[in-house]
Amino acid sequence: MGDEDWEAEISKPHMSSYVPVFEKDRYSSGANGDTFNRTPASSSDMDDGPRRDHFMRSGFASGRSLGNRDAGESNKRENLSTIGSFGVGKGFANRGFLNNKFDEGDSSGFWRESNDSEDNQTQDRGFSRRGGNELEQHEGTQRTGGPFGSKRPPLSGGGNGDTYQSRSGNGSGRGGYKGLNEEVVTGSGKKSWKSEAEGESGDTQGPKVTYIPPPPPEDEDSIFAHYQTGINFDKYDTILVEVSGHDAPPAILTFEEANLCQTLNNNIAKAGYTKLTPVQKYSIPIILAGRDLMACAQTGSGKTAAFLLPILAHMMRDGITASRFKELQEPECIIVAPTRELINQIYLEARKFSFGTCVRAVVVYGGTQLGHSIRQIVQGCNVLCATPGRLMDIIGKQKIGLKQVKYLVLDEADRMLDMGFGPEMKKLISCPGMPSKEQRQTLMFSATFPEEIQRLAGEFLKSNYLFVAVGQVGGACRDVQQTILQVGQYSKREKLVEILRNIGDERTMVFVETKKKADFIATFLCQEKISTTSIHGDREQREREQALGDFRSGKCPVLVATSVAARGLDIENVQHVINFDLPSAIDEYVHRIGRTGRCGNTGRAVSFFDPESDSHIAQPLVKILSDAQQDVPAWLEEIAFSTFVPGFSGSTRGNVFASVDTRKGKSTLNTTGFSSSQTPNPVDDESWD
Ligand SMILES: Nc1ncnc2c1ncn2[C@@H]1O[C@H](COP(=O)(O)OP(=O)(O)OP(=O)(O)O)[C@@H](O)[C@H]1O
Repeated sequence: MGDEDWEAEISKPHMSSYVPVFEKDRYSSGANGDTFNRTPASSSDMDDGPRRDHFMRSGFASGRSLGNRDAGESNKRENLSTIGSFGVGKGFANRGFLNNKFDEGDSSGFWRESNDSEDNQTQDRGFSRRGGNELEQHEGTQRTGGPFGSKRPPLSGGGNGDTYQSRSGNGSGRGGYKGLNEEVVTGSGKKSWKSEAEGESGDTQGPKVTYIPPPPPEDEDSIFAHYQTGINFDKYDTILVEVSGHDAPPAILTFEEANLCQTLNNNIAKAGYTKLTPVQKYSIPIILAGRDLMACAQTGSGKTAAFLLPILAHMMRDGITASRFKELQEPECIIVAPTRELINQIYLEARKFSFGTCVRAVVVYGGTQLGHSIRQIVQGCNVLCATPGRLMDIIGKQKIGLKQVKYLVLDEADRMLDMGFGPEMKKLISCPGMPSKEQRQTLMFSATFPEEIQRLAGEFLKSNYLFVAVGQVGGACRDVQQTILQVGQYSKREKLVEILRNIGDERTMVFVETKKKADFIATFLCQEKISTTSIHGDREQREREQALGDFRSGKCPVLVATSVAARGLDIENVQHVINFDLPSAIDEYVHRIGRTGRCGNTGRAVSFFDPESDSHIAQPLVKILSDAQQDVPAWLEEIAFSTFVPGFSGSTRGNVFASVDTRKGKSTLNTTGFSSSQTPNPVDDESWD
């Protein structure tokens, strides 16, 4: 395909005449007669990373359009791809390129990106043939100008004139903040931690971070703004709850029974909470009784308030001293979460519930100016909400003393304890001054808790901790209608556009596997006149927050995201989640689809299943679907039964899921740390922190 053909390709996508309708039966197993062909390509067709690279650079930077595919082109591309030289003659999405696009000069930068942890997966799926020398070579080139740097003009968005522009072309491939309190991916693909302090003192990791997030609105209406619970909110009461461990206090049935102080009760009322959710019914009395807790409840079911309310109640009862300016602050509570946007959200909840009290909550996270974080803290800090890297940096700078910590909360605890963040969490609990687990109260919350992680959690929790399981541990929220479509890699964009056109303006999150694909798909959708923004770890923090703001406000009803947005984010009116790429881990799937169907509202999730790359997830996916009483396509079952997944045994959840408190089973506690069998989170994104 000649270069000039690209433009036409973008503006005239090959759309199928089929217009999808969001009805369960229409999406199941192709029952509607719609055919979703398996990609007939050989395994080299999965080798889409470089094709994406190519597309992103030559397609957009040079104003060429997305190409549609044909078998002939595919074959040619495949032949080229077997040459083994990445970047040679490959384009995105099976379009096929006859000539070497990479000799155009700028190699743009996807080479270095693919070394990021998020892309490690992609490497598994096709980057593996890339030669180290090439990688180095292109890495070097990339740092001097990203693909979305000065070469590529902003692309027009949808009809409203939005623009989509990833990275702000600051010359840093990492969007300008990398190196500060961020994970640095080593050559082996393993993450290590880079001291933010080091970064800010001008080391080689990147330019100084200057971003100061705007303060949240201070008016009461904004503080207490909330969305309505949905029609299924009352159905929460029918979910079975299991509490394990000794001497669990009884659940409470109403907020009044919690006997909270008047100010807290007022705040609860202003937040629109009239009725407890199950995880709140059980967790609040447990925390009020001073017990350690591991709680697992479905996405969107109110876990944040389940820990915040009793902690604040304790603080009020203990007669907490009003926060005041001090160079060294000694917070009573530390809350950690894996992503910046999530910790900010938790902070806003803490601020809401502590409104009118002397408790001061503060949030600090990576990607923002360290000095700003410190200034927030020194003004007074009772509840510190932090991402792990920034927290460790602040502790290192001796702005935070840990002696007074009575409550340590790990939200998304399974993520906080996996190989990405686990070592950092271990460092935290062994920091000088941090009260031992016997002296503090440790609380862990998530919608998923793999067995292996539960065992690791023992190191953080008192041995008599209580385990609350609301419904099935690791199960998907039943308010989300799940549909799995068999869509080959090269039909995905078409299908996505079809679905989005049918959805109209309803808010939709589209998950993809890599940062560069997020850019690519977002740009592509903008070309299709679908107002889209994106969030991923290569965007500057300012851009991430802007993107989230535009999505929340409805300005951009489509948010293309990597796994950085999979957990915890509570955004009103997200009616659809589309897994353009399925994640490698089923837990990740559960979290992603949990961005919709929250708080008793209903939502829909559609996932593109490409048999070439997603077979490994077929078994756990079937299990998740059937547990949530969703239709399971026959073809998916077939794939599931014909695929061997180590550690997964169809009827029981093996070690992929934990259906119970692992202390009940025969599993032994591993106190030595991270066992060899523990798998790293395969969706290890990028700049989680
Ligand atoms: N008792 C309640 N009554 C009304 N709304 C509630 C109640 N509890 C929580 N909510 C609201 O429900 C939404 C989801 O809560 P939250 O974000 O805490 O869920 P979560 O369980 O932490 O989800 P995730 O697993 O995705 O992190 C929020 O908007 C929250 O304000």
